[in-house]
Amino acid sequence: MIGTALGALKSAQQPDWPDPATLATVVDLLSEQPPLTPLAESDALRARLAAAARGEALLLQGGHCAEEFGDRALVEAESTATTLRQMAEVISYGAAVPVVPLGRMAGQYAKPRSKPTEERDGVTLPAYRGDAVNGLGFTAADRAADPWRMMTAYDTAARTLDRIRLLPGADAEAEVAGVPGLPLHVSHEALLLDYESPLVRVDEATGRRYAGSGHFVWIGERTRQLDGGHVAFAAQIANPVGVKVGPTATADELLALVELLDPDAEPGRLTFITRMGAEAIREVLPGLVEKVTAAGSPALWVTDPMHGNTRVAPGGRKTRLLDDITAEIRAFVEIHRELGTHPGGLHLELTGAHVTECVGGTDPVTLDDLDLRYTTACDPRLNRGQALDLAFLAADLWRPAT
Ligand SMILES: O=C[C@H](O)[C@H](O)COP(=O)(O)O
Ligand SMILES: C=C(OP(=O)(O)O)C(=O)O
Repeated sequence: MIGTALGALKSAQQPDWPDPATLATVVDLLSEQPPLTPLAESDALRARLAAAARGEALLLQGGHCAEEFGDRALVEAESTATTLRQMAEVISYGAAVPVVPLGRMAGQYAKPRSKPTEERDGVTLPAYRGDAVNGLGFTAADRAADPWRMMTAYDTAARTLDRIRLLPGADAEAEVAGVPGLPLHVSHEALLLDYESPLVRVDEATGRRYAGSGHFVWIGERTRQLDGGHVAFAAQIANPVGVKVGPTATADELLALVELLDPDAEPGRLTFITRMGAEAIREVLPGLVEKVTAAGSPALWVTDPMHGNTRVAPGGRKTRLLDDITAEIRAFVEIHRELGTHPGGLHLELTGAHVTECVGGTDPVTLDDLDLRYTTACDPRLNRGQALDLAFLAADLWRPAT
């Protein structure tokens, strides 16, 4: 297999697969599949991200927290893709800058969790880790990790890509010209190494290895250990890669990540996705950006204003307030402007469906509304209206001063 040699490293957040023989069978099967995304398309995305890293474009990355299997999720992926495209148009027109839309989709089937187990009414079961690992239902059978789910993830990703490529407006040429097309490019967290490694493919012409699971993959806040399997995985592939950066990150850690993931300082290769929280961002981000930039790294910086701003609502549901989200986006833009660096874009959890998971917006969702349509499998997402609110805010914030 091509993407091996990670076995000796410690990799956080991996499932306890019950049966090594079944796992080996599935891993072998995955290694025989065609890549989900053509390798050359990852290079094309990398070139667009290079423009963003140079300050000539913005990245708009968005989609579900946790994609699910099944037909309902396929339909929702279409409306999410359409919403992302509409947001890209709003920002691109409003701020007069090319926008690179990048779906958080066709691969977002595995989730890192804060705790390995979940307790309800005195019953403790393994935590839900995404449809590629186990089921959301709260029974022992649902929560058992099943390697065959990785095959279903592959098939569902392929079907999702087919659907979003067929949507009207999915025109690669339009995007090349700087007018946002549909998010033809897709991304997800490269969390589940038993899925990612067997999907690595080699470009025969160049000998370079690529993740075949998506155009762009990122390493999460919980798995960015410098000596861990996830960083080693990302170091061996040529795709553009991201790393989530939370409030405890240090400049030395980021400089070490730059050394491991982008030793040749190539714009477009590495994106830092900062998720500090509205309270911590002003304290933490300036020092990180300053030191990494001073070291000569051309990394693209984008803000994820979702993951540092999760709150628990009175009824116990996880939620996020539009006020916190907008405060973090504003602070991100201001900090970069003060430093003379480029605020490179947004990373959002959103859906095209009219869910009630985040609070606020011009057609406001209130705390009392949360139970109405709370359908996420993990974290709260912006609904279509809230996502468009943020697109108009971004158009304002990124509009060049006249
Ligand atoms: O999406 C991110 C993480 O998987 C999620 O925030 C973890 O949520 P938890 O704290 O409920 O495990
Ligand atoms: C888990 C995620 O975020 P983070 O790693 O930033 O917590 C995510 O984006 O799904």
